[in-house]
Amino acid sequence: MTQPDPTLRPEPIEGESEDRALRPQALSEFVGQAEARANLSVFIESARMRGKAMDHTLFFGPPGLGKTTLAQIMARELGVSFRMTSGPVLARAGDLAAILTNLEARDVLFIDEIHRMNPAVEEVLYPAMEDFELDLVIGEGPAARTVRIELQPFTLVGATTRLGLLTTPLRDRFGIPTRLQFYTIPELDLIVQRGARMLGIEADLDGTREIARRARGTPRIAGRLLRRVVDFALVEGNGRLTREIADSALTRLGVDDLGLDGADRRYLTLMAEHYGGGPVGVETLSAALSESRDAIEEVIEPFLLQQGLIARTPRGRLLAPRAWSHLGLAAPAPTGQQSLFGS
Ligand SMILES: Nc1ncnc2c1ncn2[C@@H]1O[C@H](COP(=O)(O)OP(=O)(O)OP(=O)(O)O)[C@@H](O)[C@H]1O
Ligand SMILES: [Mg+2]
Repeated sequence: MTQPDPTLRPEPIEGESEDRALRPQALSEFVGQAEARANLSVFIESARMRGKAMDHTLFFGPPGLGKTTLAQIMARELGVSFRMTSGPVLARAGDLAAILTNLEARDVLFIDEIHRMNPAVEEVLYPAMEDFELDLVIGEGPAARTVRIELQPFTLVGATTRLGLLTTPLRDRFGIPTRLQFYTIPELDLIVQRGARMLGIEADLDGTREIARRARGTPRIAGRLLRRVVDFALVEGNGRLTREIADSALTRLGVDDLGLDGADRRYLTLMAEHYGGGPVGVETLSAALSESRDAIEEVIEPFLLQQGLIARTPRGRLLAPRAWSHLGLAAPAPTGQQSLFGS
């Protein structure tokens, strides 16, 4: 298996502070993910009634859908402290042990990018999650001995963009695995409208709808596009967020009618023009696009799959008819492979 690129940071730094300001603070303010939200509210309420730590929860799904936001909301609604770290940051078992021994009863410990935890650190986590115990090895060589430390009961919240990279023992220790889905356009519209209100900008309904339609199913992208459209509305318009301003700003930002950005289109165009629509292996695409395999699998492909623009097969990726027409190209004559799409 190839090592993940350590510089790959799905969380963009640009606009982080405004991002935080737009972040919903309570489950009731959180738009979308209806099923996850309904379940979580029951589990939170039950944990509160019993006065116990809530069960360990794993959020998985593409970047920017609200994993970190939901983890913070959980801690707030449980009325406990929120401690945050991430898989790559926990280099040694002692780093995790130090955090675990400092937790208070029922606290939420959030581990982002939990699929990128070092195996030695992960082993410390197993007994901690299961029995709230820590087995620490003190000393080295023949003098080494194990000491057992009791921990306060806590809730581990893990987040990952790649469920498949989690080891089975780790995955099995989460009582509440929760998949986050891409948002619908009406849900994103509510998020954009709320964002516009918080930025103090007057917005037309078809203006916010245009941003929602082109936000790639992702609240983080909706927030980022909103801020850019507001820039254009203030500088080049009369300060009002209209559909015309949104459309021209998004087009200038390289966001097309389906919400695809330059990287998405490069991917689709490469498949069409160089590989006749596939099947193409992900390693080949990675080399040809100079994108890491992780970026392709975590960031680019999930939305293209969800939109029915590509399909994944054991032999590689295939371009769907919808992608050919989106690119304005004629699909090649149907073959056995293409019949996968039904026509
Ligand atoms: N349901 C929502 N309603 C409103 N805003 C949201 C919602 N979900 C996410 N956001 C916004 O999108 C931004 C990204 O969310 P968040 O950081 O929680 O995503 P993530 O799933 O943790 O992403 P990553 O995988 O990159 O860590 C947040 O700053 C927040 O403002
Ligand atoms: Mg996050």
